[in-house]
Amino acid sequence: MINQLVANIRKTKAPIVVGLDPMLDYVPKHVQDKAFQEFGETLEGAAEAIWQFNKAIVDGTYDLIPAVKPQIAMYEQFGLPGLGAFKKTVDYCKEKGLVVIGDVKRGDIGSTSAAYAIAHLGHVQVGSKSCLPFGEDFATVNPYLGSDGINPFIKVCREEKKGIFVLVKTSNPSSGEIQDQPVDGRPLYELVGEKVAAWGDELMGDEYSYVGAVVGATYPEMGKVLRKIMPKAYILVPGYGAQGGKGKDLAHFFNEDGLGAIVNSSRGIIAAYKQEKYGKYGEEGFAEASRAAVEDMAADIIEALNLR
Ligand SMILES: O=c1ccn([C@@H]2O[C@H](COP(=O)(O)O)[C@@H](O)[C@H]2O)c(=O)[nH]1
Repeated sequence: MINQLVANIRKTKAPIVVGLDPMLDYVPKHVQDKAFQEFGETLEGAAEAIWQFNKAIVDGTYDLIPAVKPQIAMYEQFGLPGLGAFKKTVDYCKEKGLVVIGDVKRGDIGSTSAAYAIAHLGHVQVGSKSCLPFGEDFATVNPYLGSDGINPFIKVCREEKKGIFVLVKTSNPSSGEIQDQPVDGRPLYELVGEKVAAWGDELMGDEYSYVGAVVGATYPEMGKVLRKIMPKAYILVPGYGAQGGKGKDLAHFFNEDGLGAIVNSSRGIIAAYKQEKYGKYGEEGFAEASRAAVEDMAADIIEALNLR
């Protein structure tokens, strides 16, 4: 899948990920009304609304982008129907040729991590049948439990040719409370970056490793250091747009080959129609507004790469 991700990025010339984080508040009223007429103001109604919203955004953007990143929390809040919408979204995006990064942030003791890895990247054996649970291409993984939590994911990645993005330096304001703490005189995120590089050496694709890293756009200097520590790791970069990250901050997350990083924006794309800049599209044109926001984001990042 890392090879597919690189191929999709080369084809679209857009190292970006659309984050499918559908809060009900972002779903235009006409989409909500239709879903509620059919299913009532229920979890099923909410799940239908977010699925229809996602489908329209994917239809409006899939030819411009290499990948999507559905954030599972946004679906889990609607219980089992919400998880159904997550699965429908994953399947639909894959039908459209997109690489799907499940932002699930899993990781536990070994036996439990093994089940998480199967749930999101693998197949589960049911009697004589091998069944596909959620079927994403990549999953985000929390490294706090160390190799016990990561190795089961690496095993499934090897079997299924899937990948992971390990949280190294997250984009949120308080990430430094733990991730920046010095260990032997160096910040913890650097040590985690070294672990990612070592885990990744065991599982290489053609150019990049199946083991990538999450590093926030909001910490560009740290991104520069981490790029050097993990030269073969793809970096998934959240924090662009709504959290303040800009294209000009991101050039050092990329390698000299123009590859090596993929930048996520969720609210900035899926709720673009609410921004003044894209106001002309109105609620009815929400998917066109998302398309315009994708085009602007891709241009912003390509410009930053060309300027360095
Ligand atoms: O360090 C991290 C890791 C993950 N995220 C996730 O990315 C998106 C960001 O959404 P925006 O609307 O573009 O801010 C969201 O799903 C987060 O859970 C992150 O922001 N930072």
